[in-house]
Amino acid sequence: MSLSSIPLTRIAPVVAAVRAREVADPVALCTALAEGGIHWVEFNTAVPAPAARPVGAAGRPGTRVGVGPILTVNQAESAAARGAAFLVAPGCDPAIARAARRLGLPFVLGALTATDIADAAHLGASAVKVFPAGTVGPRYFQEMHDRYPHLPMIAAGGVGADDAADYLAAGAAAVCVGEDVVSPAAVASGDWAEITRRARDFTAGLPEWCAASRAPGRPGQLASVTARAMAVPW
Ligand SMILES: O=C(O)C(=O)C[C@H](O)[C@H](O)COP(=O)(O)O
Repeated sequence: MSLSSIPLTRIAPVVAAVRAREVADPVALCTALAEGGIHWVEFNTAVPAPAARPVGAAGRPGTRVGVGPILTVNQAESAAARGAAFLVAPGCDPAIARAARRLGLPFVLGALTATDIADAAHLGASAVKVFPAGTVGPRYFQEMHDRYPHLPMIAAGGVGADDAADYLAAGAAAVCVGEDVVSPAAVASGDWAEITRRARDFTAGLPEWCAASRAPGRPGQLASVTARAMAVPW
C-alpha cells in the first residue's frame, strides 16, 4: 500500500543547495538568493539554526528553507524544531520518511534508478531528488516522468545554467543548483551581491518557468507547504 504524500504545492523551479557548513548570516544569504529569483533553499544539516529568524525580506514573501541531508531521525527532529519547511534525505530511508510524516513536514527523498523512484513514491515522498542528475541527463527525466507522472522530480547534481531548462522541459518539476550559485567563496566572505548575481544569471535562462512559478496554482509545479510549514513565520 502506498502512503499518501504530504503535498509540496508550489515549489519554485529552482532550489539552491547550500553545502557550506558555516553561514555567517543565513537570512542575508536567503535574501540574496531571493533577489536573484531563487526562493527555495536547502541548508546543510550542519548549519546551526539556519531558519531561526524570519527570512523573506520585505516584499519577498515565500522563501522556503529546508534542511538536508537528513541522515537520522534526530536530525529530522532537530530540523523541524528549527523551523525547517521541508526535509531532504539523500536516499530512500523509511525511518526518515516516517519521522518526516510524524513531524508533519514535506520530505524529499533521494533516488536515481527507477526502483529508487518507485521506493520514494511508496514511502510517500513529496518529491524525489534525482541525484546526480548530470550522470543521466535530461532525457532520463522524460523517461521517468512518463512512468511516474505524479511524483515531482528535482534534478540535482551537475545541473548548470546551460542545461537547467532542458531538465525542466523534460519533466523535472525543479532543478537544484549548488556551487554554481551558492559559491563557497562568496558564502565564506559574505559577498551576498555575488550570490545575487549568480542567482540572476541562473534564473535568467528559465524565464518561462520562473514566471510561471509566480502564478498561483499552476499545475505541475512542486510546492512544499503543509499547514504546519505555513505556520513557520518565514
Ligand atoms: O548531496 C546533496 O545533498 C545535494 O544536494 C546534491 C548536490 O550537492 C546539489 O544538488 C548541488 O549540486 P551541484 O549543483 O552540482 O553543486
